Amino acid sequence: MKLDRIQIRQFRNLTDIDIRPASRLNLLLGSNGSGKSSLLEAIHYLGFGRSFRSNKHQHVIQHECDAFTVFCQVATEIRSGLLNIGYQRFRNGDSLIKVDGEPQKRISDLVRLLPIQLFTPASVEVISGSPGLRRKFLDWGLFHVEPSYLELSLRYQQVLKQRNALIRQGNLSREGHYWNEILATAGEQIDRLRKVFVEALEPYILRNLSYFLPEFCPEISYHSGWDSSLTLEQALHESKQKDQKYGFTSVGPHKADLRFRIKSVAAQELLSRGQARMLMAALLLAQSQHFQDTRSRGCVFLLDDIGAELDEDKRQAFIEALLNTSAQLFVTAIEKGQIDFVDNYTDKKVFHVEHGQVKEE
Ligand SMILES: Nc1ncnc2c1ncn2[C@@H]1O[C@H](COP(=O)(O)OP(=O)(O)OP(=O)(O)O)[C@@H](O)[C@H]1O
Repeated sequence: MKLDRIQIRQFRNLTDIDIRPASRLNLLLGSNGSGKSSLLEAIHYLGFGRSFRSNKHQHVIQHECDAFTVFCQVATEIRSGLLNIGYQRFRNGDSLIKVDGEPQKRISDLVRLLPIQLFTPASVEVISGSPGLRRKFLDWGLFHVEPSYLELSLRYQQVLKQRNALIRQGNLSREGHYWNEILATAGEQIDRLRKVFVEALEPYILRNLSYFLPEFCPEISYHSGWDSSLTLEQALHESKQKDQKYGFTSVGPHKADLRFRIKSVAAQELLSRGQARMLMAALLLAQSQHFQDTRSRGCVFLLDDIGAELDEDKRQAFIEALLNTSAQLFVTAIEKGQIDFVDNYTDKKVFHVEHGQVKEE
């Protein structure tokens, strides 16, 4: 997949942008506050329906404006010709998604068309932060490679909500059996898909780590979110009292985790911040490689502030490995010196970002 043309209106300090990116490597150069990350953030909206810097849509709409718009023309492997994709978000919370002029009901309709990945200074939180971030990492891959995964997750979330409502109403003992059974069926399916996915992803991660973090060999393990000696239905039954005490369902795939251990110690306890970044780079690269191999599609990869994130040799290796997957890259840096090695690449464009204006070199 390649973004062939990107138009952005009234998004942070980007008033009216219209660029035609290169199909492989795009460098966005500019000083602090010029609008580089905002450009990535606007593209990110198409692949996730949200920002990676703010959870309030209103904050990214340009001051004094009612809405922002991101429009792009996409060359995709899933059909011939260019796909026209538009996303508009209004200050009152409404949004409008259009694919080839047709309004779409769900953001997932858009997300499925645009596999977008992101590496920013905050990505390292996937390693050091809560299990929810690691589940999101896994779910990105599953959503894009396993067609049934979205519906399954939505079903699970719905039933989970029902069970939690029963807990709060004090009705779990009376009606719990029925909901436990449905929740367990969906939950076990999610668990199976995740286990297969982790097993498939692991060789890619380990191969990348042998370069990015050769001094360590982390063990990777997926934890289902309940006692592995029990079925989920049994675990739900056994957790009844605890769930009633705390007011929510304490076992299930919504409590799963992907753990990285080095010499039996949690990786986040042992790795420096720079090393954790390497681990994160290896993980994201693995997602792109696995996605490419299983779906024969490349993704759009956004790399924000690459200079601050990785040493020069790792920066180069990361970008090279991503380009080997046929991903289209958008890389921001304050100055060209941070990524001088890109002079060797041919299919690239350099864009200068200054006070919200973007000019191709
Ligand atoms: N809603 C908004 N409306 C207008 N301008 C905004 C809005 N939100 C942020 N800005 C401005 O837009 C600019 C966004 O800069 P951005 O974060 O994209 O910079 P950057 O080039 O990535 O810088 P850095 O290298 O410091 O990360 C900033 O100058 C910020 O003050």
